[in-house]
Amino acid sequence: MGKATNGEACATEGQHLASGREHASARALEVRGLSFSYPGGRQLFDDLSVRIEPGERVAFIAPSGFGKTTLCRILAGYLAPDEGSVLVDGAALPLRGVCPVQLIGQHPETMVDPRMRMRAIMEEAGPVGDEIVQGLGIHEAWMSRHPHELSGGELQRFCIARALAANPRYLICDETTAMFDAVAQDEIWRFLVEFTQRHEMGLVLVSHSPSLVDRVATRVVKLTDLDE
Ligand SMILES: Nc1ncnc2c1ncn2[C@@H]1O[C@H](COP(=O)(O)OP(=O)(O)OP(=O)(O)O)[C@@H](O)[C@H]1O
Repeated sequence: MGKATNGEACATEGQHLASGREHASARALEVRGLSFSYPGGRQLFDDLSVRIEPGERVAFIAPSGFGKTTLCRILAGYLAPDEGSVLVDGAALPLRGVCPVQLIGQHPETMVDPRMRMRAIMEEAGPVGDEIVQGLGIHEAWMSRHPHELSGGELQRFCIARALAANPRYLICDETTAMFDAVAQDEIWRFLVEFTQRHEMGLVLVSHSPSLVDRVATRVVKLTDLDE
């Protein structure tokens, strides 16, 4: 996913993270009238609309294969809808500059350039404060390594740090902590909930763990109820 183009908006991972840290304060992340199917595939969404307010933590619930990951990728501008739009504070996702919607997926190895060292990867969007580094338990000794010299969980901590450093208005967490043990998962979510609350960031959560959803989400959206 890291280097893949992603449709009409926020066209590459680089553009997701490049330059500007400033966006107008967003009042909602919305998808309106979304229809989408992969080429040759069945229709995943037909006129789906959903809205996430700043500061909300919304869990998307649906059966496996329904399209949760696809919806996350559309919200973050990696895939363009066939019909409908994604709006942040009433405006389309920007074509250039930093994307106000940052996606942290389940497979961090697909989100990084394997030739880069971890500090450079983490700082793709700009400097990363000690609060984020410490809050995510990132060790100084990992900074000079390449991605293949870290565990999946260690690499994921860098991907989370990089997304937060982009100063997004909305964070999309698609099975972001599935590779962590219970203690590490708890540590990461404790930090993410506190950080997003303090920065009034909206958060979308996709997880197959009901206890995680219970703990983190302020609202649960059953996608099956929206897409009828
Ligand atoms: N790049 C792709 N090209 C074609 N079909 C795809 C592609 N990615 C996903 N699909 C299909 O789209 C459907 C939705 O996939 P998606 O990964 O969004 O579902 P999901 O709800 O996140 O599933 P899970 O809970 O199992 O992770 C699936 O049937 C899948 O096979």
